[in-house]
Amino acid sequence: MLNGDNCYTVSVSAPGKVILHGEHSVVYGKTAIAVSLGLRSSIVIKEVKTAGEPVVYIHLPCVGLQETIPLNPTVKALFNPPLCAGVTGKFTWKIPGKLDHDCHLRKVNEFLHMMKPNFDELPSNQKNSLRSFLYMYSGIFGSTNVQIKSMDISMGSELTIGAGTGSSASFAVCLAGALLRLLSLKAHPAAAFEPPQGFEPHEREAISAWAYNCERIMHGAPSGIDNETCTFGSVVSFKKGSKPRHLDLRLNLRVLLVDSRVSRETHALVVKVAGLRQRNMAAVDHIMDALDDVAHTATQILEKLSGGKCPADTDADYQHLAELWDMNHCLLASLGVSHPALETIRGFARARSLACKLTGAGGGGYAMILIPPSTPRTAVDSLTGQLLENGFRVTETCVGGPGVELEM
Ligand SMILES: Nc1ncnc2c1ncn2[C@@H]1O[C@H](COP(=O)(O)OP(=O)(O)OP(=O)(O)O)[C@@H](O)[C@H]1O
Ligand SMILES: C[C@@](O)(CCO)CC(=O)[O-]
Repeated sequence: MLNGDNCYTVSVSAPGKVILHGEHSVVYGKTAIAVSLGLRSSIVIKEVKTAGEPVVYIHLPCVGLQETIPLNPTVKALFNPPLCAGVTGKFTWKIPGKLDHDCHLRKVNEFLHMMKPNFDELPSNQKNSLRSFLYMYSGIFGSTNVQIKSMDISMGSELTIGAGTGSSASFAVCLAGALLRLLSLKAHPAAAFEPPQGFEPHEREAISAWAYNCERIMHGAPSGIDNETCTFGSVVSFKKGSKPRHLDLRLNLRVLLVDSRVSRETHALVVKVAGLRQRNMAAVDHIMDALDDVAHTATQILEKLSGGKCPADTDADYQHLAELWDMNHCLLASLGVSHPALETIRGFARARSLACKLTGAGGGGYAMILIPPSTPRTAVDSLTGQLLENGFRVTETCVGGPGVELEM
């Protein structure tokens, strides 16, 4: 959108993600399936007129951050980012995978320390958000000739941060989507007078790749499944050592996302499973194989469900999927990664014949309850009431919906 002051406004949203199948077994080379979550983050970037030097105003209430960044020093320190060693030519925003990530990130860190001498004392979520913004802004705009202006950036999210529902990827995808669209509008001003178009597949590829670089800032060596799921939505299948594969399914599975309110550490749970395997190699490997089969069969059912089958088949498919969710949970429990709180949640769901599984690392965190379309509203309401009475947090939402979207 272009206003009378020749300033653009861009609004973008992106979903979070949950793991549907393949937790823990993915560590041992099996397939994992992630789906987009109905809870989304959103961003509004507005170019604004300012009297003095150009600045970026950043409002990130989810991490309690409000910051003003001067643009002239940013341009001087961070524009024209370097290419990876051995790659010739000039870096452009179209090839984020060829950016010398470590070198660019080091410059971003140096700049932040210079601009904010107390940078090290900030909470790590604020540090990561600031690093990510500067990294991406300078990476994308720093390889072009478009004229930069002051901007006001606001970001919100329905996701809980640090809970395994992909808030960092959702944040990074929103940021990349909005910056790339702003760049495209500024580079092709005539497009601002045409009806806004959603993101094209090639734009999504670039968004996901920039978000992946951001995920590297937050997580070191991520698999890429989160940025891919938050960008493309729907279902993403992943195996260690290969690129995540987006399955273009039209799904809208209703779920109750239940927060057990038990905090857990992913790393400790992964270590626990490794110990169990060390002592019981053959048995644990059979469980991993079973988890792999569950992931593959569930994918086939999701493919059927997305094909718009007749209602009778849909019921049978949901029943089969529910059976697989239960089996998946019990296999994970046999690896020692459930928790009494998760079992309580499952008990409440099973009393209403609904399937429930942990999602993510387990040991606490979230459980998901599948709500097939035929489930009576009263059953969902009474289950929600019981979960809330017992101190759990409950969100009714969908999985498998759209990825990054331009908000009109
Ligand atoms: N709405 C937001 N505003 C600003 N920063 C955000 C926002 N959402 C996420 N972040 C950034 O992402 C980081 C969260 O990453 P972290 O990996 O800990 O959690 P997660 O992505 O929710 O979990 P997981 O990766 O296990 O799914 C925060 O520390 C913050 O830097
Ligand atoms: C438990 C695990 O499989 C998923 C955690 O969300 C760990 C991992 O894949 O890194």
